[in-house]
Amino acid sequence: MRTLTVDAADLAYGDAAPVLRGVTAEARPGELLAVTGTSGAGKSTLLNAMAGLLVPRSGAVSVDGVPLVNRDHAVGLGVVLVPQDNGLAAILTAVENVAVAVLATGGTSAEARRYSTEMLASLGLSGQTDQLVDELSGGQQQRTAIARGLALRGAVLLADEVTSELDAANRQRVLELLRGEAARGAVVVLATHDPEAAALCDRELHLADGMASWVRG
Ligand SMILES: Nc1ncnc2c1ncn2[C@@H]1O[C@H](COP(=O)(O)OP(=O)(O)OP(=O)(O)O)[C@@H](O)[C@H]1O
Repeated sequence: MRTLTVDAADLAYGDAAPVLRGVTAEARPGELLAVTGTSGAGKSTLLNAMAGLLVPRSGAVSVDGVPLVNRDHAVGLGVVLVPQDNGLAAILTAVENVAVAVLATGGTSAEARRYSTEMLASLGLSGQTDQLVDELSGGQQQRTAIARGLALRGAVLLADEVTSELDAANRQRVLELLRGEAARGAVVVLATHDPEAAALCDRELHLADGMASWVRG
């Protein structure tokens, strides 16, 4: 069980002015944390920093007190990111996308087979396992990316707008699965501009005007 901490972090791209200033927040094992804000407020920027993809200009993002230095370091600490653009390999099938990710993070081929089949089934994609990503609908692709994230059984799961293309039933299913991840002790962070999804989370960190503040914390 790990804790994710953002400590006085200024998050910026290149030499540009920071997108977010002085962000301080903690995401605890067992809870769902919503990161909310309007389009462009910096939700993906914050999740990218939590994933080790963007190193803060000042301050730090740490897992159990260890500051993240890059994405590989974060992966080694069990930080899983489901990116907003899905990040799926278009030339692979749904099941291959999940299995390859399990293998790449040290899983055995038996685990890769089992987890990928189980997770795709839990997202209602048993009939799509052998379809190429390009042959899936937008919502099916989004669910495949979630299946891949869940199959990695991370200590931290960062989910960036993962319900944006889903109907109500699938959105509910995904939120229940994220709740299940928290129940097994993971830190779960959900970036969303969906107020109903945010309301189902335990706490909410709202981004506006380059600052983060607790709506419910
Ligand atoms: N790679 C990048 N290089 C430079 N600026 C960037 C980059 N990525 C994002 N930005 C800028 O950072 C700001 C915040 O973007 P971000 O994607 O974090 O917002 P968001 O809240 O996730 O938005 P949305 O809800 O539309 O996905 C925007 O002004 C955007 O132009």
